[in-house]
Amino acid sequence: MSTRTSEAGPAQDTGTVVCAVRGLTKTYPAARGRRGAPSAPAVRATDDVRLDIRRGEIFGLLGPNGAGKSTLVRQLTGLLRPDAGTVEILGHDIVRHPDRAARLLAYLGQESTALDELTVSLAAETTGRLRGLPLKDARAERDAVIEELGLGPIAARPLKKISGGQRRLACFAAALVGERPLLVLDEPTTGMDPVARRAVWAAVDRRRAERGTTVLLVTHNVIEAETVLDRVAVVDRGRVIACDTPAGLKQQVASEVRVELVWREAAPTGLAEVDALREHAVEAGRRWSLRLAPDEARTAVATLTGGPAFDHLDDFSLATPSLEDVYLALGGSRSDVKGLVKA
Ligand SMILES: Nc1ncnc2c1ncn2[C@@H]1O[C@H](COP(=O)(O)OP(=O)(O)OP(=O)(O)O)[C@@H](O)[C@H]1O
Repeated sequence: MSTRTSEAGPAQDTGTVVCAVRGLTKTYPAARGRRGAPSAPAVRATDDVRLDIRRGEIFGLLGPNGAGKSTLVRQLTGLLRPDAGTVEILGHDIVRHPDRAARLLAYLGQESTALDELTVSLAAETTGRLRGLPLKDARAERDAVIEELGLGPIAARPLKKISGGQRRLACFAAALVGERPLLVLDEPTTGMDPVARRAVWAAVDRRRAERGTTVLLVTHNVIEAETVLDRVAVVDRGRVIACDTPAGLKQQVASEVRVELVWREAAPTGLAEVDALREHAVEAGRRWSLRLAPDEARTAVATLTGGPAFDHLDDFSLATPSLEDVYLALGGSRSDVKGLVKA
């Protein structure tokens, strides 16, 4: 699944907002330390968060440990009451009526011990029954999802007796039974091998394409985020510090290209084109690293490879910024990113 196909996904309807969040704020109170243990200060885990997630979109929350992603998701899913702000999912006020969330969304949290005693097959069937499916339908959906995710060989085994990655996939399977229009997935592919990951993203994409399912995904994995997400909100210290498509974020934050030059021996200083680059270069032995605007990088490489400097070059590379570069840049200079919030 590529970002491009995701962005142009047929089921994505830019007009319909499935989940609207306004001013969402939550402070965990300070805890007094007992018996000489240090006390913990109050933590503002979400701070005036505003988001609009649209129908058929795969929307990501990206941010470092402790940024407030899980707290935000737990408020969206009706599991945690915010101090202030509103959450509206498909027209329902989830802060006032948290009980309605279960009918509107499927939530796969980080911990899923509740199903541990059940077999893979029974976990899927039970979830369907809890969501109100008649037995026959719950079983039919169970069988379909087990087949779809390749869980057949372990379907009869209890969750507590399969591997971590298999358990994650089984819980994901259960979350899909008794379809909901919004899927909220907190780090769904943690611990999974590439085959299982691919099965998860294929299942997500299929539901989005066929049914317009909307997906809210919490992730640390910037590389995965880059390939599967339509839009991403970068969360840091409880605030959304940037929100855009992965491509848009990359464009806005890291408009430079990294040029790496490795000389055969010493750099051929004295050549005008080499001397001109030297002032931008970070030198480490035979290696020069430069951050240049795309046009400058293209010109530099063309000049170096088309002239006498070429004979002195051992290797060179041009790298476009990744979402990881953006993520690091955002985390490193919070004051630079205020203008990035688009949603
Ligand atoms: N029950 C709690 N009581 C007090 N503080 C909490 C509680 N849960 C989380 N926090 C604090 O709130 C902040 C946000 O935590 P949260 O779990 O939402 O972050 P996260 O982005 O999901 O992190 P991770 O990526 O590690 O899962 C952190 O500083 C955390 O220590």
